[in-house]
Amino acid sequence: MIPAPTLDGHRQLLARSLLAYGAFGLLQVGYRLACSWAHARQARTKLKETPSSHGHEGFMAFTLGLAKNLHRALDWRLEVCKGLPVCKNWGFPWSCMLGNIFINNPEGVRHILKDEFQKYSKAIPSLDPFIIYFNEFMGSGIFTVLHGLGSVDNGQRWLQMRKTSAQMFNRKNFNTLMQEVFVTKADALREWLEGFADAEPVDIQKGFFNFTMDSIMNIFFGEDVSSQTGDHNPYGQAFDEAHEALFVHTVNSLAFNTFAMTLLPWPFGGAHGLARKFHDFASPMYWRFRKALRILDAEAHRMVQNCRIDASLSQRRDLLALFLQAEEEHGYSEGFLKEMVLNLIIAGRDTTACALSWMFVELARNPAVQSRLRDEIDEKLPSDANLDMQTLAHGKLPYLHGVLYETLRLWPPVPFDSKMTYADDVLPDGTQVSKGITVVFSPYILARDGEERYPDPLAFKPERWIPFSAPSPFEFPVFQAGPRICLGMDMAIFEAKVAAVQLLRHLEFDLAPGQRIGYGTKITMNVRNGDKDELLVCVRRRH
Ligand code: HEM
Repeated sequence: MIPAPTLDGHRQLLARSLLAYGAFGLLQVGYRLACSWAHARQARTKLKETPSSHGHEGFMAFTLGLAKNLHRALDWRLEVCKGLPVCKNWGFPWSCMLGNIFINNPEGVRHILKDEFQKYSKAIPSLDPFIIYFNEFMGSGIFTVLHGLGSVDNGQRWLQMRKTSAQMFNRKNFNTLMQEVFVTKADALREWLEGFADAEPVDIQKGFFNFTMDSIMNIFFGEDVSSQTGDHNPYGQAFDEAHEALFVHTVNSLAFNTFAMTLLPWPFGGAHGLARKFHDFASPMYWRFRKALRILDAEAHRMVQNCRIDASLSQRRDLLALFLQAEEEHGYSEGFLKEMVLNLIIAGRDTTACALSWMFVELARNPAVQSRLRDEIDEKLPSDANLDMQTLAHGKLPYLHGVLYETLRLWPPVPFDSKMTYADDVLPDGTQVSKGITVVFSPYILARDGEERYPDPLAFKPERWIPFSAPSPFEFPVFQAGPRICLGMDMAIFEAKVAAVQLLRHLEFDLAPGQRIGYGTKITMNVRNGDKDELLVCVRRRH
């Protein structure tokens, strides 16, 4: 008979188990660090000849500099990378995390976005704490899914989604709906702003975010809401709530997640380890994020179900209805539809609202530009003229087109982009890039550090786009470039033009005095007034 273990026996067993786990943990973390150190060393050796950003030679120097200058991150980066076509920025000495290669020349941008497209894709969550949460929000939709060597299916899922959405975007009935909706919603925005005419300043940026959300709800879901007049829009509200909570939680968790992913053993460490799960569980911001995701999911479910049983489904022209009309042929699941629409909303809503906000910053700052644009609109577009892709084309309203392109050049809504390298590579200038390194480029910096491309680069000059010839997407990667170039570029340009025309036909705008205009630090660059996300303008009726 085996004797029952004593209390001492239990203690000894526990102590031995802890010791064994400690040894296992040390070995595992040691092995992880050794691999990561060897990788970082190899990558650094290859980059011996590549300059660091000005004044940031040592480890962490760049990261600490960035942390100090977060409120003006883009301009700080422009200063420290100025004149360097390629430079390196190191984070930790023992890993490539927080380090990157910064590409500031069109040939390099072309190389990663087009010529060697297969080697450069989105980051994988296990290596990037930010992507973990972003993917929880977006699922594996068109915006987040990997392509090329980074993907398990050689990019087939991405290609399939790209083709499907491109087909829908090219449908004639979808395009006519889009045009009608933008005009109607821009008119609602004008009416709302007229309520503030010759009165107190109004946050026009809020108006633009409502305008783009209301338009998208109609074009994508067939739901007619008017946030300007206070309509309840649970999907839109949950979307904003999820976005905000995602951002705050990610930033607050960065230090902890970097520590947990690097220095804790299984089952606590790693991107999907218990430490991160406990940390999320204890964070009220994470609960806010999850609650908003549940509402988004329930709302999307409701809209899909309503659309399915809608007796007039065959006449509907919104994106969801077009997908459901094609369902028999393609068999789209509800999950696929919900993810697809959510991805398109995140791609298209904030970006266009940011573009419009910056356009009105520039119009309000430059009264001569505003007045010349109004003259062009008055002269070329009588008040009963239709607003469509043809009447608003650059050949018909060149100054409007110039104002918009100049806004996008100086204030690109996505000012920064990064890709991860999935195979060793050599950039066109000879820089050797190791697999696993992050490469970064910035349309904001390319436009401002390019005297030869844009003389007097910091000045707002719509004339530089007249006569218009489309810029190379590698010099002007505002909508990205190559096979993953933005799918909604024409839609966004048209939407911004419609809103500008509808507002300027009736109203004049000045900046409200006393504001400290700057930019936010999210993925999309909104306008900030000091520490608030807002753009206050004084509105006047035209006589
Ligand atoms: C001024 C407005 C816009 C700007 C500046 C813009 C910019 C961009 C950029 C930079 C990307 C690449 C992101 C990345 O992969 O890292 C992108 C992708 C994308 N955009 Fe836009 N976008 C705008 C409006 C829109 C609109 C209105 C839509 C349509 C709803 C849209 C749909 C998409 C889609 C579907 C992708 C993913 C394409 C792919 O990965 O194959 N965008 N956009």
